[in-house]
Amino acid sequence: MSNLVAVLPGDGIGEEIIEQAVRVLSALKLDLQLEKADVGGRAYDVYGHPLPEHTLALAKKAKAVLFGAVGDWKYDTLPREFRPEQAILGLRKNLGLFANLRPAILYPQLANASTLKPEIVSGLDILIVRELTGDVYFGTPRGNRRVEEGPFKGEQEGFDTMRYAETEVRRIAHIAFQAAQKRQKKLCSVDKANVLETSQFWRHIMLEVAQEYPDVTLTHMYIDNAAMQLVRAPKAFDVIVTGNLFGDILSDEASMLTGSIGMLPSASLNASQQGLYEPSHGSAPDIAGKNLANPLATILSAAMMLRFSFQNEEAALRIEKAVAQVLEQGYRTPDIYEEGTTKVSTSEMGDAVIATLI
Ligand SMILES: NC(=O)c1ccc[n+]([C@@H]2O[C@H](COP(=O)([O-])OP(=O)(O)OC[C@H]3O[C@@H](n4cnc5c(N)ncnc54)[C@H](O)[C@@H]3O)[C@@H](O)[C@H]2O)c1
Ligand SMILES: CC(C)[C@H](C(=O)O)[C@@H](O)C(=O)O
Ligand SMILES: [Mg+2]
Repeated sequence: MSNLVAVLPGDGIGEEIIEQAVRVLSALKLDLQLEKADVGGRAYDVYGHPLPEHTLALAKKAKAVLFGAVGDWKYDTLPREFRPEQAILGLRKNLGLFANLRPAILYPQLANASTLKPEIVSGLDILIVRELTGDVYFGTPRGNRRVEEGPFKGEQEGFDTMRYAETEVRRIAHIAFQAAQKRQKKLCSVDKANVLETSQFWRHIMLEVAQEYPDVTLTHMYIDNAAMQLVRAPKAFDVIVTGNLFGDILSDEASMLTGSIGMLPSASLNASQQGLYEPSHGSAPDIAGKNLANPLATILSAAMMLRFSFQNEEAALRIEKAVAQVLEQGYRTPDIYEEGTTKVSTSEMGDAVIATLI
């Protein structure tokens, strides 16, 4: 259905932050049909599975999915296939959401909220393009087995497989080059080609695709160096393209450049404009249910949804401007609070964004 949005709050702070994003969308009075369903630990409790059939069916028929977060420590001992995190992985895989865009933008008002010196981060605007349906996350074989030879013969071992097929690298490369074309035309591909076969192959394909984008400058960096450069001189980056695992780690690192992980939105797109939109952070069980979480990453994810899945640039910009304005007005959830600003709760931050919108 062309205006259907599947709303999946999930666990922990999921419900609180999604509520604010839904209120913001409602305030815009758009022609959207929002339908809610259970996912994650909460769905496991009720239906015995973190991604029940009806939730997956809803997500598949929707134009977009607005996702909160999944996971809680109480599910840590479940078999892997029943862990709440399998819900988000299952949605990504089933919907073919291979392109994860995680923009890390420092709002000028938050220059002091970052743990880095203001001069290092002020004006920061980078985009991490993370491949989302391949790599060691989904590679097979994986599991547990008896070691057959070598010094650990006879012991049990756990193992995963890191792998990328050509199509997987090629299509994320195109997304990243095209994103760079619309920005500063600088693309840094992050890998571990000094050690890993998978990365050597990744680099080879990146170089091939680069020939189709002569206007974009492609560089390569090893993941360990990239992790260091990202805190040393983050503004040297424009677009970063990387695999699933490295992208997961780098995007959490990048979030701290923006002041808080509560500020980093994300869009996960497939080849047919369908998208899942979620904050880059998790379910934050340590602050769940306390009205403390920063809802801005989720509200900004809703803006990305309007831009990418509904081609409504105007509404997306309205939300983004409202967020900038509430920060200008001095409203801060505890994670970005500093002296001289006004500390607000999750719902009060939602109120402030809505008040600014209308
Ligand atoms: N996409 C997802 O659903 C997703 C993403 C990451 C982690 N997780 C899951 O979430 C659970 C908790 O993981 P974690 O603690 O490693 O990571 P996390 O991102 O949930 O939390 C890390 C830290 O950041 C804080 N934080 C996160 N979001 C915040 C927000 N909006 N406002 C203020 N502070 C915020 C938390 O309080 C915590 O101190 C785990 O079960 C993990 O698997 C889910
Ligand atoms: C919850 C987990 C499976 C997920 C990931 O590793 O991709 C999360 O960390 C993220 O960044 O969205
Ligand atoms: Mg992560």
